[in-house]
Amino acid sequence: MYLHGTSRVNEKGHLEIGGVDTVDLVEQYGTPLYVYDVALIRKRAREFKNTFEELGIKAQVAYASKAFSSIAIVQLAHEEGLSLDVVSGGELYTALKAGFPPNKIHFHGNNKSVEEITMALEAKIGCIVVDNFHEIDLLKELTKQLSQKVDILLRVTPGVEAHTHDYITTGQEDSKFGFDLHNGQIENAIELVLHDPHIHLLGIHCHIGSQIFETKGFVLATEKIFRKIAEWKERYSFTPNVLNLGGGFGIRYTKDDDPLPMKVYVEKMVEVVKEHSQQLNIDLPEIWIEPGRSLVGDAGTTLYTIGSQKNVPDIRKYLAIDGGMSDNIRPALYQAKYEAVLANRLNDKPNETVSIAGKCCESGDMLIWDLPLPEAKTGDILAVFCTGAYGYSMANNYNRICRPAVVFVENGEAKLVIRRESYEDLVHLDLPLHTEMLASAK
Ligand SMILES: Cc1ncc(COP(=O)(O)O)c(C=O)c1O
Ligand SMILES: N[C@@H](CCCC[NH3+])C(=O)O
Repeated sequence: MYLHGTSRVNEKGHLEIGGVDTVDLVEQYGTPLYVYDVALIRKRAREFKNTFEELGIKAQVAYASKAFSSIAIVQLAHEEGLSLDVVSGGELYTALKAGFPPNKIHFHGNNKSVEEITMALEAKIGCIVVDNFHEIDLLKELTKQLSQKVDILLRVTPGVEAHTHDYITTGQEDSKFGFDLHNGQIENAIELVLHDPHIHLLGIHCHIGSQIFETKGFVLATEKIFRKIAEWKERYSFTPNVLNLGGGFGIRYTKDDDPLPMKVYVEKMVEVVKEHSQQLNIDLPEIWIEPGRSLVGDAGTTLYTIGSQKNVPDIRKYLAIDGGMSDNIRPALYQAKYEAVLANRLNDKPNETVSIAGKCCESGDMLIWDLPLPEAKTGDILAVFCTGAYGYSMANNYNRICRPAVVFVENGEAKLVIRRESYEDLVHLDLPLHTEMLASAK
C-alpha cells in the first residue's frame, strides 16, 4: 500500500488524511467524497517556487486551474504565492470571485469568445495567452474599443511529441493549439502584434502535453524556440521577456509510474534557458510554468461506498461503488489507472482480486480493473488515490447523478469547500413544458 502526503493508518486501522479519519469524513459528508490533503498541495507548490528561488531565477508558477477549479483551491493557490492559469470565462469568474489578484491571472484557450476576452480585459488580468489569428483580430478590435493595453504571450506548437496519451499531447505539429513554430505562422503572428499600440508582446508560450515523465520533450521544445528567437532577434529586434514552458509534469498514479522530482524539471528548464540566452547574448527571460496535475493530483483521494457485487465465476468479481465515470471520467477516457484500498480496513491484507464498477449505465464505466483487496462487504469504504487532478473538474451529471462534495483536510480539521450537488440542483436549469404538471418532489 502506497501512502503518501499526510495519509497514514490510524489506531483504528482507518485511512487518515490531514489528521482526519476518512471514516468520520464519510459519516459527516457521505460518499462519493473528494478529499484534498492541503499540506501536500502546499508542499508541491513550495517545491516549484523554492527551486526557482534557489536558482535565483525570476519566475511565475501558475496553477493550471483546469485540473481542479473552485473558489477554495484558487484561494489556496494565492496563499501559496502562485499565479493562476484559467482557460474559460468560468474559470476566470471563479478566480475573480475567489478574490485572486487579476494581475496574476493568465488566460488560455483556443477559442476565446468576445465575451471572455472582454471579461479578461475589463478585469485587467495579467496576460492573455494568444492561440490563433482569429484571437489576434478580436484582441486588436477589443483593446482599441476599450482603449486598453494588454500583455500577451503567443502560444507556439513546437512539433514535439510528448510521450503520453494521444489525447493529452498538445505540442505536436498536428494539434488544435497555438501557432506552428516552423511554417511561418508564428512570424505572421509576431508581425501582427509587434507594433500594435494596444498589445504588448511579453513573450512566448509552449505546452507540450500532460503526464510527462522525462525532461527530454521540454529541452527539445525550448531548443527549438531558441533557434527561432535567434531569428526573431535579427529580424524584428524582438526577444521574449517571458518564456512560459507550460505544465505537464507527470505524477505517480500507480506503482508503474516513476515520476521525476519536480525540482528536476525546473532545474533542467533553467539550465537550458540560461545556456541558450547566454549563447544569444540576450537577457535571461522570466521563466513561467503552469503545472496543474503535479500540484493537486496526488493530494486528492476519492471515497466511495461499496454497494452491489457480481461474481462471474472463473472470470471476474465486480464491486460496484456509488460513483464512477460521473465523478472520474479518466479511466473511460484515457484508460487511466488508479490504486485503491478499503479505507475502513487498512490492516486487512488483500486476499482477492476484484474490479471496481461505477454506477453509470455504461459497460465502460469501470474505475479500476483487477484490484487486489481484502474481501469487501457492502458498506465498506473504497479510497481511490491520486484523483485530485481532472477528477472533480471533469465530473458530470451523466445519468443525472449528483456531483460529489469536496473537503479540504489539514492539521486535523476538515472544511467543506464544495457541497454535494442535490437533485434540486440537477433540475434548476430546467424549464417545464407544462407548469401545471410540476410535482413538488423532494
Ligand atoms: C496550456 C496548458 N497549460 C497547463 C496545463 C496543465 O497541465 P498539467 O495538469 O499536466 O500540469 C495544460 C494541460 O495539459 C495545458 O493545456
Ligand atoms: N484532462 C487530462 C489532461 C488534459 C490536460 C489539459 N490540457 C487528464 O486527465 O489527464
